[in-house]
Amino acid sequence: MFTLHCKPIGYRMANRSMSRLAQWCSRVFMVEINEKTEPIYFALSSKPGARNSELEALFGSGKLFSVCALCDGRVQSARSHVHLKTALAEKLAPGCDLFDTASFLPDVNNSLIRGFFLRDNSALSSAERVVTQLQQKGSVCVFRYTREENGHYLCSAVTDEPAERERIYYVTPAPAPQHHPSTLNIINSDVFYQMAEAYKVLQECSDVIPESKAVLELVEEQQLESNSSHDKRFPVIVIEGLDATGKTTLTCSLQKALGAVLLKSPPECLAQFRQRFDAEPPLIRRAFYALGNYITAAQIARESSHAPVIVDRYWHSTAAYAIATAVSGREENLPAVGSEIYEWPSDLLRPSLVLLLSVSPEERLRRLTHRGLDKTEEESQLEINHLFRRKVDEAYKRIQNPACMVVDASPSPDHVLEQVLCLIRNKCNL
Ligand SMILES: Nc1ncnc2c1ncn2[C@@H]1O[C@H](COP(=O)(O)OP(=O)(O)OP(=O)(O)O)[C@@H](O)[C@H]1O
Ligand SMILES: Nc1ccn([C@H]2C[C@H](O)[C@@H](COP(=O)(O)O)O2)c(=O)n1
Repeated sequence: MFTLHCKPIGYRMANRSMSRLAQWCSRVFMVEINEKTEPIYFALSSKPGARNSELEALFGSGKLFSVCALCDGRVQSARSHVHLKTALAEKLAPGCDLFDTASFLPDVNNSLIRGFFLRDNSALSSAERVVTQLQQKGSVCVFRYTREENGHYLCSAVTDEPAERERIYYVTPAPAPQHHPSTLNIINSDVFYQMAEAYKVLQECSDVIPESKAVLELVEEQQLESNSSHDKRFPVIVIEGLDATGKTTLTCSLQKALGAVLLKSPPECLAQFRQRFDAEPPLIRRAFYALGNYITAAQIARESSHAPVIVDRYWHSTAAYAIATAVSGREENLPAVGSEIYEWPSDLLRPSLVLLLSVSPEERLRRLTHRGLDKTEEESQLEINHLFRRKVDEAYKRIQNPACMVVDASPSPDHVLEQVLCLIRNKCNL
């Protein structure tokens, strides 16, 4: 388990002067060159450290900067990070490399601050102008890295304060932490374990995203209407899986075969808001989907009092996609099996059975192509990003209480239906 330390360090730092480089010295920096290679870790120190070939390869000979958006609230920080990325991608000249970076306290939950690392080999050396312009416009923190003649790298803050500008630290190699840094902020930023936590996020955004209010009203309405004394008279069966694994086909057949009620998450009443929230950073997007599950839960509680209920996607999808997106790099970086991150939310209605439809990547691609529908950005990413698909699949399988049962969904629709009906009869006495 992680050390539980939930102080929002990023926001506390933001409240002080942006450029106090000394505040960053207890932190480790991670630069991710690409998804397939190991990140490079370094720290800042008042004394020079050993030289290291990885750092030399990263820093090279170009002009180097690290940049991050620091704002007071988490909603503002999340949105500013996205705006900063867009601005950098638009303004930097060809010849500039832009890498994702983050700083963190090793193995301390909620300590991750995301940012960017710039390596400027462009003919016009435009990066410095671009980052100082962005800094002047808003809450952007910028560090510059330079190389001494003896090969050591130095870090200083880009700031108007002369005393602060002269403060210089050595860049020293740092070991990889036990837990991948991208797992540190998952709880209550990517995955929510109580309705109140997701609710708070949408409340915090209601000024900038007016649709949040309508979503919160729907959540409240459904909670009031729901029958809280759910006595589980009829089973609740959730069908999960990556897109195009056959969930729609199977859930419709199950509905007919069992005389069941068919529900889905996100529920129909949120369909009009989905595109809006899909365009927002993970904190907001994931809170929206989390609330969708609570609306569906209220519907399940009502409907299962008179018929079996089939649900097309539920919390397994919300958590698995959120975790796979938050955790950068390879599958090995996912939180370990048994981590609290895979635990079902304490206040969310638990289904009787969760079935995960599984097909080979080739068959999925064949079905996607055959269907020829528009795909969301995340779906297209699944197709092209093998690493992402493997992380979603693995996260699905690590979720506990209830865990999912994997069903081979590659045979014909009739065969899959037969197989699933058999499972339901065995497990749910239907
Ligand atoms: N068992 C099967 N064998 C072959 N093709 C199938 C099977 N089940 C579904 N299909 C086809 O695969 C495509 C995707 O199926 P479906 O829409 O049911 O998947 P889905 O999991 O609901 O996708 P999404 O999550 O993107 O909505 C459709 O064209 C469907 O006809
Ligand atoms: N309960 C749910 C349902 C869906 N999502 C997210 C995860 C993906 O981004 C996308 C997949 O849904 P589809 O396009 O197949 O309708 O929606 C979620 O987080 N929680």
